[in-house]
Amino acid sequence: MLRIAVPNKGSLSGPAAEMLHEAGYQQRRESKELRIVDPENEVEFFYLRPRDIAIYVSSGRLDIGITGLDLLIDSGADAEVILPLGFARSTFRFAAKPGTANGIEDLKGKTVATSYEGIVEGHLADNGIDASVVHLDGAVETAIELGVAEVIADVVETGTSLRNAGLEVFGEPIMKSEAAVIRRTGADAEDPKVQQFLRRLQGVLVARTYVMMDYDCRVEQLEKAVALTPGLESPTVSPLHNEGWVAVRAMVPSKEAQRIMDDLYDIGARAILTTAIHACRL
Ligand SMILES: Nc1ncnc2c1ncn2[C@@H]1O[C@H](COP(=O)(O)OP(=O)(O)OP(=O)(O)O)[C@@H](O)[C@H]1O
Ligand SMILES: O=P(O)(O)OC[C@H]1O[C@H](OP(=O)(O)OP(=O)(O)O)[C@H](O)[C@@H]1O
Ligand SMILES: [Mg+2]
Repeated sequence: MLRIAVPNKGSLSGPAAEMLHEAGYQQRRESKELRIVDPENEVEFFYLRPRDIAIYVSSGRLDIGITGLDLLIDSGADAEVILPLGFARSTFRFAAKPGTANGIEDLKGKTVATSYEGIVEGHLADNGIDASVVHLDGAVETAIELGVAEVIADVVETGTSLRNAGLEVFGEPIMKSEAAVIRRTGADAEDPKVQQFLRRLQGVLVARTYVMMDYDCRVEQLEKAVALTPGLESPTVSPLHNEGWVAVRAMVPSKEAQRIMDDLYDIGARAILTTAIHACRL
C-alpha cells in the first residue's frame, strides 16, 4: 500500500484534495479525518500539517507527500521534488515600509520577522548579511506596525496583504514556490506504485492544460493547418467523404485554443470544435 502525506489545512489542502479526486482517488469526507484508506487504489492518505509533510517523508515512514516547495526548503528535510503540481504558486520576498530598504545590504543589523526562518537564515548567510530573525506563526505583515521587526519575509501572491499593511517588496525575490509531490532523497525512483501515482497526477495536469481540437480542412491547406496544431506527437488526419477534405484531431494548449481557432478559420478550416479532456495517460 502506497502511503501518501497530504496537507490537512491552508492554501494547499483544497487544491490538493481536488487534484487527487480528479485522479480517481478517494478523499476524506470530513475535515477532521486524519487518515483514510483507499483499498481499490491500494493507497493510504495521511492528512498532516503542510509544514510537517517533508519531515514525515524524509523519515521514510511515508512514501511520498504533497507540499509547497518553500515549506520543503524551509524544513531542511532530506526530501526532493519529483513532480511540480502548478497550484499554490507564490514568490517569497522581503518587504518593509516604503523608502526604508532597497536591497539585501539594507538588512544589516535589522530584525526580520518571518514564518520561514530556514529560508531566511539560509539566504542571509549565503549573502553574508548579519541580521536577526524572529519567528512568527502567521499574519507576519503586522509585525512592522507593532514594532517586532523592521522587515518581513513572507509569501506573496497577489500582493494584497502587503498593500493592506502599507508595505512594499524590495530586493530580488528569495524564491518561487508551487505545490509539488516530494519523496525522500535517493528513494527508489522506479517504484511502480509511485510511478503509477505520478502518471495519474500528470494525466490531471495535462487534462487541465490541454483541450482536444477537431476541424475539417482542404487537403491543400493541411500542412499549414497542421503547423498550427502539431499535437503532442502528431495530429490524426482522416479522409472525409467529400473528396479533397480531411478531418484533423490534435491536442492544443487550452490558453491558445481561441487564437488557434481564429487562425485555422482564416486559412479555410471549418467545423472547428474544442472539447475538454477529462483524464489521460501520455
Ligand atoms: N496566498 C497564497 N497564494 C498562493 N500560495 C500560498 C498563499 N499562501 C500560502 N501559500 C502557499 O501555501 C503553502 C503554505 O501552506 P500553509 O497551510 O502552511 O499556510 P497557509 O496557506 O498560509 O495557511 P495558514 O496560514 O492558514 O496555516 C506554501 O507553499 C505557500 O507558498
Ligand atoms: O499576496 P497575497 O495574495 O495577499 O497572499 C499572500 C498572503 O497569503 C498568506 O497569508 P494567509 O492568508 O495564509 O495568512 P497567514 O499570514 O496567517 O499565513 C501569506 O502568508 C501572505 O500573507
Ligand atoms: Mg499563511
